[in-house]
Amino acid sequence: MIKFTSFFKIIFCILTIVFVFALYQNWIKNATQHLGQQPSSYAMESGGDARSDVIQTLSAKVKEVVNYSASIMGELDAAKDKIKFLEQKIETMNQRIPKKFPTVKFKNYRTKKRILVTGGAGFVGSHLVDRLMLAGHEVIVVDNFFTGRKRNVEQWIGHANFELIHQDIVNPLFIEVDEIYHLASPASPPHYMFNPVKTIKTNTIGTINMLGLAKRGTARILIASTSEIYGDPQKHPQEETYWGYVNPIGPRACYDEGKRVSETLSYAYAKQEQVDVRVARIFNTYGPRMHMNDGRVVSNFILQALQNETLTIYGHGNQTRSFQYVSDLVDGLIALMEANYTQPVNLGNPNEHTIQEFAEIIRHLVGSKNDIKQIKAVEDDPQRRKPDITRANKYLHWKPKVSLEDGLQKTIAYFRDELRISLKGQSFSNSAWIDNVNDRIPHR
Ligand SMILES: O=c1ccn([C@@H]2O[C@H](COP(=O)(O)OP(=O)(O)O[C@H]3OC[C@@H](O)[C@H](O)[C@H]3O)[C@@H](O)[C@H]2O)c(=O)[nH]1
Repeated sequence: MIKFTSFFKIIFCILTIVFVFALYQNWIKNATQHLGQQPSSYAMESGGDARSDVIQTLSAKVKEVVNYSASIMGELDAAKDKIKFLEQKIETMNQRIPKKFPTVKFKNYRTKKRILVTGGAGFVGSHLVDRLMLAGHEVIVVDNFFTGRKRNVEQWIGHANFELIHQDIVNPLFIEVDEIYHLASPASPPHYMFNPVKTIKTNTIGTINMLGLAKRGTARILIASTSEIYGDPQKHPQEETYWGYVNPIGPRACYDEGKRVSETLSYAYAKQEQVDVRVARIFNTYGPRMHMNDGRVVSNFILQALQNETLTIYGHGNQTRSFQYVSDLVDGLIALMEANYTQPVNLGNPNEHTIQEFAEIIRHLVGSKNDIKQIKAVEDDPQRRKPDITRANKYLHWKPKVSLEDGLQKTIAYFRDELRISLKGQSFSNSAWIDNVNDRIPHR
């Protein structure tokens, strides 16, 4: 089938030929008339064959017209390419911008809250934002996009209940809200070690700014603390009354101590300024929307297994972790914010595995037969970690619901898609990135 543009080209060529022919006819006619009227003078002036002059001029004109048509054709081709490119762009944008927002619950002015989520475009933050938006609240996200991504919250951009502010919380923010979920901080070891001073500033100055905001607006504030405040724990499992065992000058200190100060600040503001605080000690969490370059064990192992690469264990692999799925954590954060309980609460899944076992589980679920190899251990790597969740159970009636297998299946499916997307565009080498991280984090 002839395409419209090819058809157009043919018509254009025919018209050009007809036009040239008509021009030629007209020229000959005029020239003959001219010759007929003044044959002798014309012949004398030209000093040669007048007809051949006319033909020469005519062929020059024809050349001009042909060149002109060729340049028009070139421009047409370029325009066609540009239209194709723009059509593809519109198609991609149409796929990414939802035609319709997810349905949110209706809340009246008494029950609807204005909620600020710092770090709301990050992995955990964006899942929390989804839940709060679906519940019908007004949500304001503040993120500096160091590890967060607009893509994580794009489903809400343009919604009347949603606002996205690009700001670093190290700089003060002046808004009025009812609740603050303060999640802003890099959480993956390679990310928080990347710029330790910045990590400390975020967790100290950033937390002071948020506590100040809570104080001025009498908002309730939930601080995202971490299992890392227990350091390399001497007590197992870790209950909230355990004070921890942290190296204050080690490579992890910027995060561990930063979060410890964050907790200290929260209770100082609670005591001195009557700020209504909640403190969640978050244990290892995984799930969709983790960054491809996250660098934590779940994303590293899954990406290695999916790309037929060797799974790399830092150290002997006997160190343990207990992994919770992100939706369980979000349930816990909301339950804690709503509860009438102000002491720190562990939020984690007590299902404990060695890292060696964990590598084998992931390899099995991905269905790969890659090797698992041990490389140098990282400095100050906590050797055992498992939350005691008695407190969360008692005061929040919370316990994790998602099994490791179900959670990992969902996460593997997510990373499979991410790989497909990234391989379509720009190539992504996780192994190269992991090598880079291995060089950056201090090994023993
Ligand atoms: O590729 C890898 C990555 C990590 N690991 C090991 O796997 C274990 C878990 O490491 P991760 O980097 O996932 O996370 P960590 O437990 O060290 O820190 C995490 O703790 C709890 C949270 O608050 C934070 O998200 C994060 O700091 C460590 O022993 C680490 O050495 C590997 O063996 N291979």
